[in-house]
Amino acid sequence: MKVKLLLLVILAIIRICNAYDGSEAWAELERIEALRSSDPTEFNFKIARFEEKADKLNQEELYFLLFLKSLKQMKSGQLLPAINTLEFIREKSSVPVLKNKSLIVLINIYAIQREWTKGLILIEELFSISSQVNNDPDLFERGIITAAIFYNQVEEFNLGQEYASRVLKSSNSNRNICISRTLVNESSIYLNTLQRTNTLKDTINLCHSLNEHIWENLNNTYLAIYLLEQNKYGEVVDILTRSLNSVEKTNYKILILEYYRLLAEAFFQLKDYSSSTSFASKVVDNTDSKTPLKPLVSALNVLYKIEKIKSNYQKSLLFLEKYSLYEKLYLDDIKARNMSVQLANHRIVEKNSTIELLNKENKALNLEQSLAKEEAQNKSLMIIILILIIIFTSLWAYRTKKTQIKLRHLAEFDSLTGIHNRRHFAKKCKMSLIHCKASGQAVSIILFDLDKFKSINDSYGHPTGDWVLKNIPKPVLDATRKIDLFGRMGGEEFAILLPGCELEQAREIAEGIRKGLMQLNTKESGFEFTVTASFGVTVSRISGYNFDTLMKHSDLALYESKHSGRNKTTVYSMPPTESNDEIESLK
Ligand SMILES: Nc1nc2c(ncn2[C@@H]2O[C@H](COP(=O)(O)OP(=O)(O)OP(=O)(O)O)[C@@H](O)[C@H]2O)c(=O)[nH]1
Repeated sequence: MKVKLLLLVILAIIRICNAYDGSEAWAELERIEALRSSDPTEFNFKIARFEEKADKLNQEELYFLLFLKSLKQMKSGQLLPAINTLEFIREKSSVPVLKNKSLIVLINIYAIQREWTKGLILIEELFSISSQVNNDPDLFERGIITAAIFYNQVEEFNLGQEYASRVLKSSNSNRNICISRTLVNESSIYLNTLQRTNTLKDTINLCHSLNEHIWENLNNTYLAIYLLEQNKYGEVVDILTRSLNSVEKTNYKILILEYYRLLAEAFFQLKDYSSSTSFASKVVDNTDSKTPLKPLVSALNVLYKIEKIKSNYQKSLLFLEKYSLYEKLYLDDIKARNMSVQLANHRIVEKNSTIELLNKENKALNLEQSLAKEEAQNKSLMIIILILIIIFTSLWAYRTKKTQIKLRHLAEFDSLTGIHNRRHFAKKCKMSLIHCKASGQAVSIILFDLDKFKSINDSYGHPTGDWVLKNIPKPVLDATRKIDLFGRMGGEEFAILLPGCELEQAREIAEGIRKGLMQLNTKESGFEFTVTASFGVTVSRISGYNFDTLMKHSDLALYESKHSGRNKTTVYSMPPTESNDEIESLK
């Protein structure tokens, strides 16, 4: 049974594993994913090929394919369909790796869309499941880096720096180190905590050696900002113009605009207004709804100052107006980011407190349930105890009753023959006599005594005598009626009370018993001999309803039987007073 269960568990585990990361299809999807930056054409081609066999994929593999499609959509600028797909995977997938990847891409899209609140909330979610991808350090670090980028974008530079530093402490990936150092540098520049330019230069060299040119050049912009503050305008121009060509080739507009605006600023300070105007104009021309406002504001400011210097007041005023307008928009955007952070924090706190509340409610519910369970257990225990008490009481009552019955039996019946003993027989007879007297019924009594019983004992032993005594009831009960009372008076003497029985019938019964006793087969005792008894009979018509008198008269008749040769029945007849006295004296 246990082995069967173990096999089932193993099978279930194998099936779950096959459901995603162990399968061939999953591995192939991972290979396609790796192509997304290095070979976008092959990436798109392979996705299309894979879609043809979508009906053979299991659910999680299908979600992975959808994820790759969303990357493709994102690259082609179809952000809304990409968001819908990723949100679907985020909700439905039960594979942490896939959920994590979807969240990372979603956060990036929300950053592009300036949906700061949504992005921040997803960061919280990403962190809550990040421990489940611990075994994939690169993905784990990418999650933290995504958060750091996002925090720098909403100008929460302290948080950005904290998360990027966290990656730096543990990462073994040079690429992740290049990115994290860049993020730390960015936050240091805006927090004014950068100590030395070497920090920036080291990062530039590292990213350069890894061919991570976007990250390398982002560091160039931070170095330029730093040098601008140091009034080292010539150096700024040198550094930026050296790499401008390669930056322009990246098509990464955010970086390109930052380059232009910094060059415009540096040339302005160097009083090369022509170059400055050229770069500032490039910023203005290339700015659109998706690019940040900061380079535009900076470029408009430069243009305004140049036109003013050139005494082109009309143009200068025009740039000033534009500058004021975009500066306001930029400040509003910063305010919006701050508000988003606060809102997201508020929502997270609210969510956490709701969870806490739910947990508390859950705890209360659990407590209630365990109390109810305990109560039910107590009730069951009480019922069991009650049942046990009832069983033991019943058992005790039954045993007491049994003992009572036994004791009563011992007190009322003769242990050897099983019939009434003398005392109980007398009691029963007295009750019967009262009833018969009241109802005017005749009552007869038979008294008999075994003949020469002593010689049986003497000849065959006491046990044989006992055997005879034990066998007396059968012939008696055969000859009497159910209502008749039978008792052992002591030794080998027995009596029978016959309610509603006249003398003649009683005599006949006595004769029946006598003959029955003679028929007793004594072979069973081990000896062969004849059992006889002498009988005395009287009736209430002659002796009255007094038990003692009836016994006395039947005894006299019995005595007569013994006296006249034994093994006979004598009916008591009222003798003349003298004869009576004579019999008494004989006794
Ligand atoms: N085995 C046995 N013997 C008993 C029991 N009770 C009394 N006896 C014996 O019964 C005998 C009665 O003897 P007796 O009174 O002399 O009378 P009997 O020998 O029957 O002679 P008759 O009555 O004159 O015929 C005695 O020997 C008693 O010991 C008993 O329970 N078991």
